Amino acid sequence: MNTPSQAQVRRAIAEAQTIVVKVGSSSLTKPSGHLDPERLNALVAALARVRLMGGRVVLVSSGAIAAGFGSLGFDSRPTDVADQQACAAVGQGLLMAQYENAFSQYGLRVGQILITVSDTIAPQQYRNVRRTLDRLLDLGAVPIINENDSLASNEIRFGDNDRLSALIANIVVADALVLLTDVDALYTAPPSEPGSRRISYVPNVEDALAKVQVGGAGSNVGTGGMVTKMEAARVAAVSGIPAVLTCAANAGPAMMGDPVGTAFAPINDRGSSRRLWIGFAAHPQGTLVADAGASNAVRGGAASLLAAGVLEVRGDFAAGDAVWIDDEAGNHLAKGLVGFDSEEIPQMLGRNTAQLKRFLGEEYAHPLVHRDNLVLV
Ligand SMILES: Nc1ncnc2c1ncn2[C@@H]1O[C@H](COP(=O)(O)OP(=O)(O)O)[C@@H](O)[C@H]1O
Ligand SMILES: N[C@@H](CCC(=O)OP(=O)(O)O)C(=O)O
Repeated sequence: MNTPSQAQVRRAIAEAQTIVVKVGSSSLTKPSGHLDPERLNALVAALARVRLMGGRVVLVSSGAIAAGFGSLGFDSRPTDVADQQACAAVGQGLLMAQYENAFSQYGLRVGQILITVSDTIAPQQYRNVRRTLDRLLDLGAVPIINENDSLASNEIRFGDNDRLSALIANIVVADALVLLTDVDALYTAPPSEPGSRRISYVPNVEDALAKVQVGGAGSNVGTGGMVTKMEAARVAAVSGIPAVLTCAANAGPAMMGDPVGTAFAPINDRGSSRRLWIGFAAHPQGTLVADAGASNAVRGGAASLLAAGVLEVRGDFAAGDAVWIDDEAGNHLAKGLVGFDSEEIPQMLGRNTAQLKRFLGEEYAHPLVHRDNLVLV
């Protein structure tokens, strides 16, 4: 794909039909652990404008913990997981009440969706998330998404909404991703460092990752800092989605395609959202070891993985789970969604389709991983 100019990327963002906007805690809350209604209302005004012009807007909003800790008597964002979960339970309600009120000024409805990591991994849940989001958008509502912090444990959580927003952009097949934070743009180094310069356009985020010095959160309430925002911009770019990063006060101009913040060009054409999801979100539960012929066929990009070309199955997984496809040397070739449970597979190995049908029955005469469910790594 040819690298687009900055003007082309900005225009694509301005013309986006479906847009995912992620806003960070520090843009919505005060350091005391309470909401900042003025700034939240200003953001909603910018989002409502896009929605009322016919755009489909999905908001990924942080801020539950940062909006809740003040009213529970904490002086600063707690570090204990149970305290964070309690603050999130309180803050999420306060956040949604404020969004509900602010969007209703424009005659718009909002719908809350709280997501855990497993919702983006298990195929059934992934389909549910997708269907609910699509229907909310079809009905003209603004979905507001956050991680379900009250139920997420430290071991299994996204932890930051930046990467979650890039996955959501894939799920809803967004045309643009807008990352709103407390700094006006990406800089060559953390803005507190003398000599750091603003970057207005990143044609290839993978190249930029090597050149830009990114640091952690800038506020006491933000998490992840620029590292996770760059990762979100990278996922968007390789998914074919243009992105812009700027401060929340610039939300309106950024969505209008004005030259604010940092624009990130897509570096691939759009893939199917299902494939992108397999590539980014699905955590492999096991491994299928392909022989030399099957490895070559998989590497070629257009072939399904047949039982005839598989030497070994490892791990304990169910049909529909993600698995690695490795070559004999142990290199990962691809990730795919497997069509059979792990205990069904050993009897299938080395058998061609006709033999599978004859010895095991019609229902086994299928690829272990269909090419539509497979992404090269
Ligand atoms: N290269 C960089 N360019 C811009 N900001 C950076 C950079 N490296 C680190 N940062 C820091 O990242 C912070 C934004 O991340 P974070 O605090 O997690 O915000 P949010 O709450 O919006 O997610 C900025 O305040 C800034 O201090
Ligand atoms: N889910 C958490 C926020 C996680 C997060 O990514 O925060 P931030 O870095 O402010 O975007 C919350 O609502 O408090």
